Amino acid sequence: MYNKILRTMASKGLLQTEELYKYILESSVFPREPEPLKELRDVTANHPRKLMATALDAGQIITMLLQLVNAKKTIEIGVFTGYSLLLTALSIPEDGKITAIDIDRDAYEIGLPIIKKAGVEHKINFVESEALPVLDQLLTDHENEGSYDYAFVDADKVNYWNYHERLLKLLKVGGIVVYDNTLWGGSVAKNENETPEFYRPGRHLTIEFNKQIAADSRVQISLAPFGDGITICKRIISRAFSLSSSGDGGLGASGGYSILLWSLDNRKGAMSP
Ligand SMILES: C[S@@+](CC[C@H](N)C(=O)[O-])C[C@H]1O[C@@H](n2cnc3c(N)ncnc32)[C@H](O)[C@@H]1O
Ligand SMILES: O=c1cc(-c2ccc(O)c(O)c2)oc2c(O)c(O)ccc12
Repeated sequence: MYNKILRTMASKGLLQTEELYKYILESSVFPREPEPLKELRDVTANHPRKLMATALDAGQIITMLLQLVNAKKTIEIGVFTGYSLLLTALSIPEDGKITAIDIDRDAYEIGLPIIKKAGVEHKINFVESEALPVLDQLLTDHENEGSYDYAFVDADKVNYWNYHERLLKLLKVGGIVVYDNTLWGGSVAKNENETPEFYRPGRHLTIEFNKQIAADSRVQISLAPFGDGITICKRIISRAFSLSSSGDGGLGASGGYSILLWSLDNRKGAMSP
């Protein structure tokens, strides 16, 4: 079942027609895909979960975002064999750095020879660990607060909001974090009983995360149907902490407090242009 779902996603993405997704890939993605990324896909081809790799059309827009924000100090959560990691390493400057976190070193070592051959290994600090403690460790050094240009999150969906709270402290105002799989195979727009059993936990987690992100006034957002859905978030205000458990857009008990703080943010000109 799992591989059937992944094969479906790989064959038609979210566009629900294989022909259209094939057109996008063949007309504008494959012709521009850097050779090292093609090679990394080839060495990943025999992995049983090869279809977990970041989708090529998502990779293409992510590459553009990295270059638009001139990303230099970055984080990746969820490396697998390194497709998104390699495209990040190819997109940042020679002295750019990526803290790349994954619990699975074996998968990373499948892509590592290609990363080395591409001459970008020096930009990568691979950390074999659960991601949360690594983010908490980074936050113990106040130099890291507000210093990251970009983060990419493509791992355990149950922790996306936990990652978000920490990444908003690590990202600079104007910095960007991209979350992968935020349309979860299109299941977020379907009833639970229309969703295959395997997909249901991810569907629920993703719907909740999307609600929280949409309510979070600390970020400007765009939920875009590239690959399996990516949510692009730009940190726009200096206040890094959330005002309520459901993000700070809600007008619950802290509603008045939210408005007060928001107006203070505004008055101080903390809103980025
Ligand atoms: C969808 S794959 C990442 C795909 C990758 N971005 C690429 O382009 O190939 C998800 C990865 O998240 C890792 N992962 C899952 N839970 C994690 C956690 N709590 N901390 C760190 N990594 C985790 C898995 O080991 C897996 O390699
Ligand atoms: O079915 C998938 C499952 C996962 C996934 C989620 C949490 C984890 O802890 C993990 O290790 C993998 O991620 C995917 C993905 O990122 C894709 O682009 C396409 C499909 C999937």
